[in-house]
Amino acid sequence: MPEFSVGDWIVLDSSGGFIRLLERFSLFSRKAAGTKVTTQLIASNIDTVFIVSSMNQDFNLNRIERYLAVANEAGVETVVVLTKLDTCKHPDQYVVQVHDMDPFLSTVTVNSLDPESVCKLGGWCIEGNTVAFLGSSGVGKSTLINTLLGESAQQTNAIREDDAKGRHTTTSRSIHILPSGGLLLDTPGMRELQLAECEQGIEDTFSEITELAKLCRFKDCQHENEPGCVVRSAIESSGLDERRLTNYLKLMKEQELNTATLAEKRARDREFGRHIHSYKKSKRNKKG
Ligand SMILES: Nc1nc2c(ncn2[C@@H]2O[C@H](COP(=O)(O)OP(=O)(O)OP(=O)(O)O)[C@@H](O)[C@H]2O)c(=O)[nH]1
Ligand SMILES: [Zn+2]
Repeated sequence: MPEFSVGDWIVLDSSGGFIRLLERFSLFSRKAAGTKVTTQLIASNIDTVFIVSSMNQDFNLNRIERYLAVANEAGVETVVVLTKLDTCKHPDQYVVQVHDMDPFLSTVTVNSLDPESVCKLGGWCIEGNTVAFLGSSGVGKSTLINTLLGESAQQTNAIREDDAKGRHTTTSRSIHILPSGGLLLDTPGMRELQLAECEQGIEDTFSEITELAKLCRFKDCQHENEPGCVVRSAIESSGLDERRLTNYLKLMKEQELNTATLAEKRARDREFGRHIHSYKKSKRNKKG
């Protein structure tokens, strides 16, 4: 039996027996540390990730870029959802910042409490599309999910309460079916994603830096004080945002460190395994 993840599609026979797991087209995973370092599956088959951020003092471009890197690594579509529109005096000021960061990124402003406002996300919440949420605590992910679910959220509860046998759990806690037929995926693991083995995702998120870096004189240019650094000169001459470069370098370093730590852990575990193996073997030999 394969290892399953939230979001997996499986084929069952007519009596509910497992036949096979359908190939995943996107996957969020985490390298789990423990006695055995393995990959922990978090969510699969997500089409779109809503990167949720509120338009107040919590708004942070660096954090949005971090979530973008994770989502891009998983190969999913991204939408920046800016919440708390009702309490924000100058929403444009936030939209412009996201737009300046990446003009191709879809950005939507909403009041998560208002169904009419949340309708703006309807284009992604359609049958055949699975949407997941990334964003720090308090930005309004749960509120957004409840508003998107609307009546059907209450209906689900009512059915459960009425059912003495408690068998009507058609939706799991992590997956919600929208009236439109779209799926919302909200698993706690998504909220604690760390940056490891995420180099490609970071490169995709900062593609303008990655492109410029190819032109630096040294292949391993760190874009600090090296001569012939095209990235540095772009900050001075063509308006590349220094914040972008700083965050790019920071996220790269973080993912390298985490990846290295994982590799070390794996090596240590392998070493430990070998010790145990040879210990057992020597014990067997003594007995024999
Ligand atoms: N005025 C206003 N309040 C909002 C909006 N979105 C969320 N809130 C409020 O912000 C608070 C936090 O919202 P949650 O939906 O619990 O946030 P969350 O992102 O799910 O937080 P975690 O569960 O900790 O990850 C709640 O009191 C919401 O009612 C919005 O668009 N406008
Ligand atoms: Zn350089």
